[in-house]
Amino acid sequence: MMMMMKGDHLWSNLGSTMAAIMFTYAMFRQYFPPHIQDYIFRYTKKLSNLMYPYIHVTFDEFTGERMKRSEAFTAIQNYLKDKSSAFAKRLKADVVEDSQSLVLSMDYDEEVTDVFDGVKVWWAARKNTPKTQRFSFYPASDEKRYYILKFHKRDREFITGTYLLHVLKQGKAIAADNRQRKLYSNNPSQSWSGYRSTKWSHVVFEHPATFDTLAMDSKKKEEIKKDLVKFSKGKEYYAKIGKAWKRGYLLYGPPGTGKSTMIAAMANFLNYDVYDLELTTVKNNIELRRLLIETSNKSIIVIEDIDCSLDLTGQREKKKKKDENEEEMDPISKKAKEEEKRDSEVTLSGLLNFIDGLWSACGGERIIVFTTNYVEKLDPALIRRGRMDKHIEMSYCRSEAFKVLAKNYLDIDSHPLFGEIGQLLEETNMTPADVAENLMLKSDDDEETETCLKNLIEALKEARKKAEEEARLKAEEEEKQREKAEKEEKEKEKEAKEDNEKDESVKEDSNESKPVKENGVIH
Ligand SMILES: Nc1ncnc2c1ncn2[C@@H]1O[C@H](COP(=O)(O)OP(=O)(O)OP(=O)(O)O)[C@@H](O)[C@H]1O
Ligand SMILES: [Mg+2]
Repeated sequence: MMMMMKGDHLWSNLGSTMAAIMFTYAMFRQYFPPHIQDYIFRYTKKLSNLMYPYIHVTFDEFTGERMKRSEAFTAIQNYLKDKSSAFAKRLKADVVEDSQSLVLSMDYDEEVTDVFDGVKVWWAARKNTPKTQRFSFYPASDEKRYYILKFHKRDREFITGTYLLHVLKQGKAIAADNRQRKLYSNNPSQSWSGYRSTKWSHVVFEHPATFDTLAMDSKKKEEIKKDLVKFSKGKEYYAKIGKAWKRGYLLYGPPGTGKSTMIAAMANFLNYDVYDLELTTVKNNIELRRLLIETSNKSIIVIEDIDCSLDLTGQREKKKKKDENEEEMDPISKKAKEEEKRDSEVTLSGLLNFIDGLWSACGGERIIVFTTNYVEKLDPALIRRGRMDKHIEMSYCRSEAFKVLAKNYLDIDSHPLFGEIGQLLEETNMTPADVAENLMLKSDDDEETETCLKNLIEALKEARKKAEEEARLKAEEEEKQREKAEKEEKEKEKEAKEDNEKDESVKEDSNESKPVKENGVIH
């Protein structure tokens, strides 16, 4: 492909011809009545169309009723990046999001030409600034940026078919190569209005966790990696089986076992963005749906601590009963209760729709991850297979996981103390977070490594002692409860027996005093 600069003779000649036509038309307006002017205007336009054989296509930055950022605009921007920095005369420089490097792109009103398969096209960057000046904290927010593509009308079919597809594909590939992944979090809906407002804010995602640094059973780890690869390459497969291209993971386990770390490792492994959805700030199901629509492909949508996020657990029935009591409340408390409820009205069915409703299939390649510390508290409907395709238990650190942590933190593969530590870890429940805490080196000293391991052994022994003590206390408490229950049972039995005996004696007494009728004579 060959690139050339603007300044074609033909192009500038046509420009002057157009200006001449416009001037003549202005003259005619002065001397001819309106119906003649109309007639002349129509024919001048036809004539200029005949003389101007180029077609213009505009690509706006924001499109649609919702003013979504156009994918085509972004792809074109990426496609033109290299060409602009090599050929445009006026460039503008932007700092990319990591604040480390400068990116050059063509300035507004600048043009570059592109030749593809022998066909020449012209690209121009433009912006419209509204004429009415109004005060705004964000002065640039009303600017409308767009690209214009110009090509000869004889190439129409080639451009609209082959060339534009090539630009979009190339632009997306360039974006994927230079892509900085993002961590999005949802904005409260009060800030959703206005031109170019966004429902999600983002920062650059730079979490260092990978599957290599994740401490867990290696078989389990490989299985998850395989599952992720299968998913990311599964476009055709999902289309074939007629399912939306998405997958649900449920990560459960005690705090500090690596659920959030696992999500970061997944995102790094697949090169996906992360959408951290804070459900408690989502007011209702409609807002939830809008948020999902705004997420992009190749992303992981995360809802952490799903059990705490909302009343989505198996407690709904109880809640219903409680709500029925509201009927009896006085009007002021009822209103206060309603206000409280309005804070978040996302329901379980709203969330299920979010996961596998019809519209969840708009766009693909999305992974949905829920995390919880209490899997047993969740409503079975939320986590049934097919909805949450894979349930992954993140558990306490055992000897294999410890080796990964030792490699990460101390840079060692083996040590004479590993045996003892492994043994203790099998007998004690300690989270990887707590183990890692003990492996933090305070200096680069070689002896420091041994000190760390010894400290860990002490901590493990301490934890084991504590656990044994807790188990003993628990057993004692249970024994006490059992004895108490037994005593109560015995007392109940005794009382029942006494009551029975009393009843019997009352019956006997009443039988004795009852008059007996014999041969019609009452004795
Ligand atoms: N399996 C693990 N592998 C490597 N590091 C881990 C692992 N688990 C925990 N850690 C370390 O402990 C810290 C806390 O872990 P993380 O936040 O992933 O736990 P979590 O399970 O998400 O906890 P919570 O339930 O409280 O959200 C991490 O920063 C990480 O350094
Ligand atoms: Mg977490």
